[in-house]
Amino acid sequence: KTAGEDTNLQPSNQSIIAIVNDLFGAGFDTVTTALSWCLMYAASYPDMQKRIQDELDQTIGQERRPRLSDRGTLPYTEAFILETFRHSSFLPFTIPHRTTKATALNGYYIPKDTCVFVNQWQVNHDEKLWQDPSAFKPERFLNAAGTEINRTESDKVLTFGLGRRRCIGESIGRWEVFLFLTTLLQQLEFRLAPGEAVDLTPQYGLTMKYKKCERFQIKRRLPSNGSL
Ligand code: HEM
Repeated sequence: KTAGEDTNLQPSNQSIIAIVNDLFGAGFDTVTTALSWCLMYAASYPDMQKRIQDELDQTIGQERRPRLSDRGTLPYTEAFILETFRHSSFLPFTIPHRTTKATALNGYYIPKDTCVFVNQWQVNHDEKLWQDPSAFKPERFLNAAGTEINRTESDKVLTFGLGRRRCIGESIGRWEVFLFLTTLLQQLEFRLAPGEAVDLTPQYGLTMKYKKCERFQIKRRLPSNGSL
């Protein structure tokens, strides 16, 4: 609230319902689509899935579940998630916005009331920014020793929009993807089912899904301890 406005003003029930609807609407399909791409890449590149599982076994072990505080200790897993965001670019465009006044950006004049949005897919596949952008290579985000994320590279990935209206759920979204993916891959191995016709072509939409994969073959990695 700016000075002078009533800071104790209670939002109406209708506003609260609309806000909660927005949060669920914006936070559900995004996170589930991100996870389904993560699992698809993990099943399509078994060597990468194995490397994540080795990292999980060595860092967390098999006795306890992954926690949010483990996130900074799993560089390959983090690099894999970043490469999933970049390569799939499953949210190809940001939400459309409208200029409230005439403005200039990078030498371009943009009149008032123009619809503007960011083409995230283009930025994530720009040959001037990325080496071999069509290849799925989590290592591009790691230092030479493979022990740390290269922040200059990771900051180039565009997934949550830009500027004042960028995603407000970015932190929780990243945490959710990390926690679900590590929990699943610690316990389970995902494979493409033999003879399964898979087509990773993204289907255009607000969030893009891959075109075809009916099922994965899933195997338990660890002996059951009854808590899964
Ligand atoms: C991997 C998960 C997610 C991705 C990739 C994602 C991506 C985005 C993108 C690209 C935008 C549009 C930004 C723009 O127009 O510049 C956005 C907006 C938004 N997101 Fe997310 N999001 C994710 C998760 C979430 C979660 C978990 C929540 C809520 C808990 C959330 C709430 C919102 C809201 C409320 C907006 C509208 C913000 C505004 O207009 O000011 N998002 N998100």
